[in-house]
Amino acid sequence: MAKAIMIQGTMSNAGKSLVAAGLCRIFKQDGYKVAPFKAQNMALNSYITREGLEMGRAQVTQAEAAGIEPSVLMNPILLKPTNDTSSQVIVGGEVMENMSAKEYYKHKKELVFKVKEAYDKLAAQYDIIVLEGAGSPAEINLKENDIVNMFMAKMAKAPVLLVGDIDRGGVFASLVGTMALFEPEERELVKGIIINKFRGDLSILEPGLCQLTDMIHKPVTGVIPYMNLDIDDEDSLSERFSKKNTAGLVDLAVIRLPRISNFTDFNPLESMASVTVRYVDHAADLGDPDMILLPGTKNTMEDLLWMRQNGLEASVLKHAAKGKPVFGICGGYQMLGRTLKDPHGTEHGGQMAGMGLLPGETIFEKEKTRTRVTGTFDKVEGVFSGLSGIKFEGYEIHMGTTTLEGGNILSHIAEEGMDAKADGLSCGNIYGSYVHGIFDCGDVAGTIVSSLLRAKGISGEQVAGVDMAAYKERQYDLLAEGIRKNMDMDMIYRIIEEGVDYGK
Ligand SMILES: NC(=O)CC[C@H](N)C(=O)O
Repeated sequence: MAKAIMIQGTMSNAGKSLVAAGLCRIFKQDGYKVAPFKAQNMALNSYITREGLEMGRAQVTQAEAAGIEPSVLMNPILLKPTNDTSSQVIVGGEVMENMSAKEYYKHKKELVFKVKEAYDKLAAQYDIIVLEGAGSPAEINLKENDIVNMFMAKMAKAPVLLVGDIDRGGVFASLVGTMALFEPEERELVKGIIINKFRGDLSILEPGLCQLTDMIHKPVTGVIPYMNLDIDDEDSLSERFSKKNTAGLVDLAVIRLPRISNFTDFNPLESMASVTVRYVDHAADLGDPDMILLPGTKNTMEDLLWMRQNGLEASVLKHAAKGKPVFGICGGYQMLGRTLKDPHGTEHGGQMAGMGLLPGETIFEKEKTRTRVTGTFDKVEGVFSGLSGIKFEGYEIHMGTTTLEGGNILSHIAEEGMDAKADGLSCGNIYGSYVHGIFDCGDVAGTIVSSLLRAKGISGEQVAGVDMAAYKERQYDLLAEGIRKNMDMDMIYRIIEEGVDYGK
């Protein structure tokens, strides 16, 4: 049975996921078999495993850092908010149903069983499990239904490191306050404190750390500096959406839909030196990009309504009318079609017109499509004709199925061992595909950017895409290096070795 360590944070976005990913990397470098675990994620950024099961992206990143294949055991429950009151509940990688929070809590008993089963299976295979909590572990109104924070620490008998975010301010108050709200037995489980996202002079911080230790009687295991790394983070509070990029040669605008999903699709473009990717949620900020990208969304119809109301749909149509390219992925592709129908109320219910830029009709079904695919572009129209014949890989996650009503098929895709089927459309300079990760293969992003540069008359040369796998490996090493330098790793190993007394 594996030893365990758990990362909890005083609030969302304190940097738990990255600290956990960094520790996974360090343990791997030190020769341990390590795996990440988070009982429950609330996120719209998901991933399809080799077995065709769906899980949150944060544990995929951590698994990559740990050098292992992601498994749904690492994230047994995924909640994908469909609107403000309900979420699609995914258990063991498969859709259970859409539920409100109250309905969800009614299933707690069986969910606890699933969580325990997944954790035990995982722990049987590894030396160390790095667990991650969610949000704040001191939400006293929710504690009764907790299955992801202290509940999990107790189940796994995991010593807890509590992370505070100094960048957002109030770090001492949030640490002391969180400790005060714990039950005595929970307080016992906390074995160390991490101050995260520090910038400035450590000598000025140190007196505060001494006082903190006196107050809560827990050691500070590290002060981690603010690190400018390019690693997938959890979606809801992602800093990438507000990042002000310097202007690159190619300007890409991603419409920042309220229910945006799988925005990791755009990482390969974002990592190219000549490219600027901007996330836009106001028509006034759109400017005149070289291409508009419509991302995936958990609620295609509601997000299209949002664009219709705030003028972004009109801006996309104007951009398209000028002959400039628009590329939609999954929900973004569905929006570009003529009609959206939701007879079973899977998303918004009813029927509405799409943008009408591609000849397709989407119907939201009861069953989810969830597969990993390989594909080849057909004869592609317009500015991206250079994509024709290029191979790609990716995955599909959607409830909708789209019937093509003419136009040019974008590609053929196939699940392992299955026959190829048509996917997506290209019509003039409008493109749409169901495949997430379609830009990941070096040739695809490189060809898109070269085509855009050529269309602007800048260069006729082929720009190379970034090798995403090597790029990510380097980022994980830099993360591990930053953490190693600033955390007392001897103390961390001691904490892991000693474990906790709980339930003995
Ligand atoms: N990932 C997505 O963009 C999903 C699109 C849409 N909400 C569907 O389920 O069909």
